[in-house]
Amino acid sequence: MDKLIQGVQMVSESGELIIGDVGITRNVISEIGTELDAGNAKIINGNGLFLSPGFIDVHVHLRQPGGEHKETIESGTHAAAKGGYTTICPMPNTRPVPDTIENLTLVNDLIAKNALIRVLPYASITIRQAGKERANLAELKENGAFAFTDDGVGVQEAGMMYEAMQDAAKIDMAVVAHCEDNSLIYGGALHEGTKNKELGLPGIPSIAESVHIARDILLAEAAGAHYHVCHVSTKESVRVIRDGKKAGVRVTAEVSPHHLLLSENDITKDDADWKMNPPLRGQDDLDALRAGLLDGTLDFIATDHAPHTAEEKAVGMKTAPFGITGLETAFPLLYTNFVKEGIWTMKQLIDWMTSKPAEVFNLPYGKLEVGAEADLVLIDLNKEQKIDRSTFVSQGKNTPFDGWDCFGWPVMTIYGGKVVWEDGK
Ligand SMILES: NC(=O)N[C@@H](CC(=O)O)C(=O)O
Ligand SMILES: [Zn+2]
Ligand SMILES: [Zn+2]
Repeated sequence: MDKLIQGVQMVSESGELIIGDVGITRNVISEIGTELDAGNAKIINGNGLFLSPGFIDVHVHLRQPGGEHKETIESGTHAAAKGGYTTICPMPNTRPVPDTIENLTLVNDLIAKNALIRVLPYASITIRQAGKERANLAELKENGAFAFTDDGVGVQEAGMMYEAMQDAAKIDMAVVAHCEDNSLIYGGALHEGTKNKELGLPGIPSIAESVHIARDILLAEAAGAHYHVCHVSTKESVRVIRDGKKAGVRVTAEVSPHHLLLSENDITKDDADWKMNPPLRGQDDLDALRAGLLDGTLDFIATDHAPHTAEEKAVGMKTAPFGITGLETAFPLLYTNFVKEGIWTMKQLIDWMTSKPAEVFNLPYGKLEVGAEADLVLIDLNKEQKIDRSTFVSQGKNTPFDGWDCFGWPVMTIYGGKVVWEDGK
């Protein structure tokens, strides 16, 4: 044994909170028990701390290559490690887009050189994410693509989506969709509801998202593909996904912390740190997302970490780019506002950030068990601190949560048996 985490709180398989020790040998969890013999192992004092499998986020934007002024693989994985994540999947809306072997290899090489944790990159569905020409999905799979998506834009043509799903089904890979019909956006900057009218800004109707999801569920059924929906934001989307699951379609879905915590009513002024795609919707949408997560319609939580520079965000809601950061705030926000409030159990939150995304994408991570990869995060549930964007290690400081008082801050992240981030170091 190389490391022994002693006297730490964990969630058992049945959901109870238990106290125990966890031994790590090289990159693997080698023992779990009580009063384990340390031998020569380095002791990590887990007293008063909570231990979780390292978090998994299948939806992040690391911006490199091409967007290094917003984020890099190094700064983004640093932010992820600080947030307790050990596996993240970056979206392909970079320049170049990973749409060929050559372009995906470029991304893989950058990851090998710069990543602090496991980074499993998406490849695109279409060349340059332009929606016109299908990428060679089989070739991209062979070269390490995690799954396929054109996140950032919707695939506009049903025929293109259908053929991509047929290709993906043949190689048992998921098609992951940003659902947005461009003919229904109307130049919108926030939800078509009450706030956009108050602020005199164009709105994005809910149907821009839900229509695509309904279409794609029928396409996935016909193609026999695994179809995964990104950042679900409307009650109609939840309904059609629920119906799709009931009908036996292989549809899965994610929801973001901000869509679970905020609605358009929380926006008080024209401030682009509150601008993201999809936008914050109505209170009834927020309620439907929470219910959908609880009943399994929505499978897990993903942040959609989308860093932009302060200059880009300073120009107001109408023209600033969409997106907010998420990796450094997700757990404290969700723990404080759902678990501490008695709305979710700790097991539910941990599962939605670890084992559930792993199950959906067949990843062998996200479980605290003997033989598993030693990807772990130690969390101080009693540590109370305000979210302060100036302390973010992400280059992106764009968050609507600045100043929120939170408990449950990660203090140490272990990836493959190695400490990759420690509070204060
Ligand atoms: N979510 C966002 O608001 N922005 C994302 C794109 C995306 O996820 O669609 C980005 O790349 O900035
Ligand atoms: Zn998207
Ligand atoms: Zn995204």
